[in-house]
Amino acid sequence: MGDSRPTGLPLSVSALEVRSPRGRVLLSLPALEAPAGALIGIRGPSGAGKSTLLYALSGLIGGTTGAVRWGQTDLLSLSAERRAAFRARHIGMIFQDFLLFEELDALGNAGITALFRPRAERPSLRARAAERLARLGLDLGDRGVGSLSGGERQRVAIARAMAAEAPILLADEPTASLDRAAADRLIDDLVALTRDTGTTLIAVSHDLHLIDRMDRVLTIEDGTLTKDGGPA
Ligand SMILES: Nc1ncnc2c1ncn2[C@@H]1O[C@H](COP(=O)(O)OP(=O)(O)OP(=O)(O)O)[C@@H](O)[C@H]1O
Repeated sequence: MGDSRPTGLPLSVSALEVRSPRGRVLLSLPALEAPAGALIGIRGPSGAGKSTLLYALSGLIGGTTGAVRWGQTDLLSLSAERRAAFRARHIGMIFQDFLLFEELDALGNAGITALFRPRAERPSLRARAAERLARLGLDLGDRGVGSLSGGERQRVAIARAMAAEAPILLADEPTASLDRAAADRLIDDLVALTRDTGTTLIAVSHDLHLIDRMDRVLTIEDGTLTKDGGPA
């Protein structure tokens, strides 16, 4: 890791509100603080606003007011262009089928972040991407992603996010497409990687094997934070 790869960033959210295009409040979060390197799980019923929260924390959703500060940067105050640049540099996203490039093969997608990195960092990032794909049991590096199943595509997105070793990792149901053994391997890897690198991890999950490994678990119900505590 070069000195350009900072370790985790602290999160400070204030007066966050996300509204639908019709003005319905989908999420309301007056305040949330998390130190750099925290491992945070998010749980709650379907439709509660968990994915909406992750999208808001990545600055990827419209209709958002308030502040989402990662370190010194308030994502919501940035222009769309600067927000995208911040995201490319600092946030790894494990979202369902998020932005795979259909014209590239699985390995090309998993290592795509290399294009945004200084030349010297690229070979090691590509090697990490290949390693991650193999760990996830995806022996399909040269297959175009267009021909992969939904679960296989998600694994490509996981490999990409983990290989990037960004200081922030946001994950939406990262184990959903995996069988139990592969899910447990991924959880071990996620926890080891984030702890070793000081990455801040925020993961939405129904998987108790994952939730139990987090430092802190937030429960979101009906667009609000109803519980903030340990995994139990
Ligand atoms: N663009 C949108 N326009 C209107 N409503 C939306 C929009 N996006 C999400 N919603 C609504 O916001 C609410 C929260 O959705 P969200 O996907 O965040 O829930 P979730 O907790 O992640 O659910 P699940 O566990 O089922 O994925 C839902 O009622 C959903 O229908």
